[in-house]
Amino acid sequence: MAAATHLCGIKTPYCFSKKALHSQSLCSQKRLNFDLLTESCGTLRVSYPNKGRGGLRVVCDARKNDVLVQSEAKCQGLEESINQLSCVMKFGGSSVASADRMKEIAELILSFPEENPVIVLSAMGKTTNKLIVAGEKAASCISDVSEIDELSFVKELHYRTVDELGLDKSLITDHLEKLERLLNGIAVLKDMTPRARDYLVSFGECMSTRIFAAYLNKIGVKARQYDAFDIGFITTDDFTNADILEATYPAVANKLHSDWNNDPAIPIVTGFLGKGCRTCAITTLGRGGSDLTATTIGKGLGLREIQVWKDVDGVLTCDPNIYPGAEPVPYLTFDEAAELAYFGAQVLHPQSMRPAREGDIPVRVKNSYNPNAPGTLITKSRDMSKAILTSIVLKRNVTMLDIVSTRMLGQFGFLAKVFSTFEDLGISVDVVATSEELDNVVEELEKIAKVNLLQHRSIISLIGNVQRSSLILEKVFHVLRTNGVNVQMISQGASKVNISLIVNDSESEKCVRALHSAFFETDLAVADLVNHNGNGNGNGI
Ligand SMILES: Nc1ncnc2c1ncn2[C@@H]1O[C@H](COP(=O)(O)OP(=O)(O)O)[C@@H](O)[C@H]1O
Ligand SMILES: N[C@@H](CC(=O)OP(=O)(O)O)C(=O)O
Repeated sequence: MAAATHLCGIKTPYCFSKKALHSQSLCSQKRLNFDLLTESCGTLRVSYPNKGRGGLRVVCDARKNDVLVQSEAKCQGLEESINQLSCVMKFGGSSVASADRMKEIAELILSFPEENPVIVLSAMGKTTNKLIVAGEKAASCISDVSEIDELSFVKELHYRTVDELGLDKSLITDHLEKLERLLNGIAVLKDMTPRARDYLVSFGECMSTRIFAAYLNKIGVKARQYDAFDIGFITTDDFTNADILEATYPAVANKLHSDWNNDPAIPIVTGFLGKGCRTCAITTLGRGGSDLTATTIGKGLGLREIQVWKDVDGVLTCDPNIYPGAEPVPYLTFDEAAELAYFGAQVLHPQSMRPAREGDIPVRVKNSYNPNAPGTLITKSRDMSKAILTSIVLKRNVTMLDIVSTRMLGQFGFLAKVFSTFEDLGISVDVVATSEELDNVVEELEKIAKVNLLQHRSIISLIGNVQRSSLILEKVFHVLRTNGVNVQMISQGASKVNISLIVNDSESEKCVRALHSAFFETDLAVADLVNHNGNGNGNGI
């Protein structure tokens, strides 16, 4: 294969012959001086002199005498691609829940020697929840915060982890002391403001990243810890649910690139955290926000891939807590994943797909407990020809407002007034509002309409190929009728990937299980595919 002419704009996987790789003409043409080090087990390692760790991994195909280059540079040319930061790997709370888990994660990272990853970590499992409860207890009527069980849990977990990893306690002592002082402050004020809550939970990510970076350094892998709020993660000042501002992308890219170029060390970045643009205080990106940190870094640095490592084999056909037999979904589009996350699938942060979609960077959802499982690959587009239903998502405890105009049917501007009421009160129509907010909405809307407030409802979202909506709905209604469930509202989004149904909370889990069985498990599901696609391959469901 004529490789040399294609070197600029190289795309993976890229093939060129072993002979060509050896040939001086290829190397000199691109001013590269490959130093072929070892050739074993079909993997030929190539180092790129003068640029430190890493290099280009090439895999030889002995049969074809070809070499598959597994590094990617979109347009910069091969030289620049070789040693730049290559991907993001985000590990969630369950992946870093203990010293043993941190050791496994370190091994996992090292099992990709061809990658120069940016690592994003969440707080150690359970830490965020414990910190929130500790704050709530401090704000109630505790006189001595050192008696709060959740504080003791957090201290014990982190000291034990440091100890088991053979690290120095001093690594986290300052943070744990500050944490206790903060809880004392909350106890004095008898109030935990959203701002104090964000500062409180930030201790989780600040400590997990320090511990992990220190462990990597201890085992001889150069790593550098970063607090996201110090490297350019600029957000709105919406504490507990802040939005990332555009200025974040260049700021984070500059900081991480320049540190890497000056002195390469694996960056270990706190997930979930940012800095408010006006207050300069620590903010958080909403629960599960480390996914968003990872995709923001992926876009900002223009990386090859974003990996989010979880405790499940990828995005599943439904929540495994509702139905343990849920299966991994091999491929999703950004639109499908965004819709799934927005409508409540805990596996991805609702906003996390936006940067990945904007930067067109593939996201891979993998299982850190089972790294060999293929996981889910999320990209801009996929073959939808066989797709019917991809995943079923449940959002519980939703309030439905039934609004009927008191004036003549079709009265001009009625809907505009309804939505401006929500806008004025700052309520997102798809998000569950607190009852206090709802009282205000109802009071306002009753000036122009008859309002019926229906609580304890669930949204079941069917993510899939809405081009096949008749087929999907035919089956849905058959299943629900068989189970004696009445659908109270149905909506088909313009997004073409989602059909939503509203049912009572009390019936919702039963519905999800029945729908899952009908679409993903039974012979009927396969028979439908055979009828509609002319083959029985279940992959497309
Ligand atoms: N459709 C789904 N696919 C996969 N996991 C799901 C789904 N719906 C809910 N979950 C839950 O999401 C969890 C993973 O998300 P999360 O706990 O936020 O991961 P992490 O903390 O590792 O980032 C799973 O353990 C699973 O219980
Ligand atoms: N620790 C934060 C942020 C986060 O993303 O966590 P996880 O990746 O474990 O869902 C939370 O619990 O919300």
